[in-house]
Order: sequence, then C-alpha cells, then structure tokens
Amino acid sequence: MSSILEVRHLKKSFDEKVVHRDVSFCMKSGETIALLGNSGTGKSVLLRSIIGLDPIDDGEIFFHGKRIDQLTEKQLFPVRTKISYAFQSGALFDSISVFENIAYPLFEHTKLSEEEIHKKVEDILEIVNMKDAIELMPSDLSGGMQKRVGLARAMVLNPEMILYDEPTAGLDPVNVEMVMEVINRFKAKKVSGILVTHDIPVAKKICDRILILKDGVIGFEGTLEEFENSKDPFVQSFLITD
Ligand SMILES: Nc1ncnc2c1ncn2[C@@H]1O[C@H](COP(=O)(O)OP(=O)(O)OP(=O)(O)O)[C@@H](O)[C@H]1O
Repeated sequence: MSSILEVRHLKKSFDEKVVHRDVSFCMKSGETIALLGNSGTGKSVLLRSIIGLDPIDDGEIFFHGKRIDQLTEKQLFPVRTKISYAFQSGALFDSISVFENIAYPLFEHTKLSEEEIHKKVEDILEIVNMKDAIELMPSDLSGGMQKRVGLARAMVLNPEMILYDEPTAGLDPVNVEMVMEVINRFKAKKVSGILVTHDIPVAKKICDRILILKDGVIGFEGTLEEFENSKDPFVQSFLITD
C-alpha cells in the first residue's frame, strides 16, 4: 500500500492561540484512522487544514506525494473532489430536496447528463439505505437520516478519502450503528478515512489505527491493539469511556 496522505511538521495558530505545534503523520491508501483528542485539541482544525479550509502557518501536507498546502482555491478544486469532508451536522441545504442536495456536487464538478446524475444519486442512496427519501426535504428527516444523506453527498464524487467530523455525535444507538455500517461500506470500497470522534467504541469498530492529539502534537499513534494495551495513563484515559 502506498502513502495517500502525509502531514509533516504542521503548525497552526489563531492569533495567540497555538493549536498545532508540530503535527506529523502518514496514512496508507485504503486505511481508516481515528483522530482522537480532548475537546479543543484541534481535531476539526486539522481536518479543515488538510483540505485547505484552515490555511496552515508552517509544515507540509502531501496527497499522493504532491504538496497540497500551498495551492490556490482554484488548484484545490480537484483535490476537494478526491478528499471529501463530511460535515458534523450533515450540512444539508434546507430549501432543496435530498436528490438536489446529493446531485449538487455532480452538477458542479462533472459533465454527467441529468439521467446519469439521477442514476448516481439513486445508487449512492442505496448504499446509505435512504433510497425512499430521494424526494424528501431535509426537514422531513431525522438527525440520523440527515447524517446519512450528508455521508452520501460526501461520497458522490467517488473520493479517495473522506474526512468524517464526528459522524455519530448526538445520535441514538440505532442510528450510530447505521452510520457505522455506511462508513464500513465506504471502507470496503477502499475509500481511506480520517474519523474524528469522541466515541471510542465506534473508533475501535471502524478504524485500523488510532492517533491522539495532545498539546499540539500527535501524543499517541498505534494500532488498535497498541491503543488498548498502552500503559500510558493519558492513552488509558480514553479507554475508560469504553
Ligand atoms: N476560526 C477560528 N478562529 C479562532 N479560533 C479557532 C477557529 N477555529 C478553531 N479555533 C480554535 O482552535 C481550537 C481547536 O478547535 P477544534 O474545533 O479543532 O477542536 P476539536 O478538537 O475539534 O474540539 P471538539 O472535540 O470540542 O470538537 C479551539 O480552541 C478553537 O476555539
């Protein structure tokens, strides 16, 4: 497996507030990693920096060996079709239907015909078990359904990597299971992922590796086994919630 993403010595501050002092890690193609850390340690900022929404102060980010941290908005356009960001809320447009929400990136980024777009939206809704919702409005959907439609939209351009920002936050256990199932389906399609979560059982069920942000650096990096067997009290504090 080759490296799909590499972050080297990333630094990021907001005015006096230092968020990332020196963050480095590497991901293999097809891998899904969990990004853990206490509240405010910069998990979401790191995801946003990877796709250029929060420009970094120093360091380097490589996607398939090519630097992406210095690209202009226009140059980032194709990168953002390959690395997709699944917003915490689902971030659906309220005034348009489920079909239109998912079709939107296809109209924006592809030259597919309306018929092809319709087929693609149906196919992706099938994967997230939401085919019957195609004509509904976001307000007709529960929070869990909205998240699954948000995941469908994140997947519709066939990205190589999805950045999941707390995809199960605020969901009841049934919807947590459904969202996990969806992410596992994407994983089975060899889509790489970074999963930001506070839900350790979810991280353990979905991810191949665990990274924990602490004081502006990666404070722990290891396999699930290394995570569970760590003697480091800081790492163990994440397992107590299990
Ligand atoms: N646009 C911004 N301007 C100023 N400060 C910001 C901005 N975005 C994030 N921050 C700060 O950066 C820090 C990291 O925020 P971030 O949202 O990445 O944390 P997090 O680890 O995802 O937290 P949580 O687990 O609570 O979601 C916080 O102190 C936050 O207030």
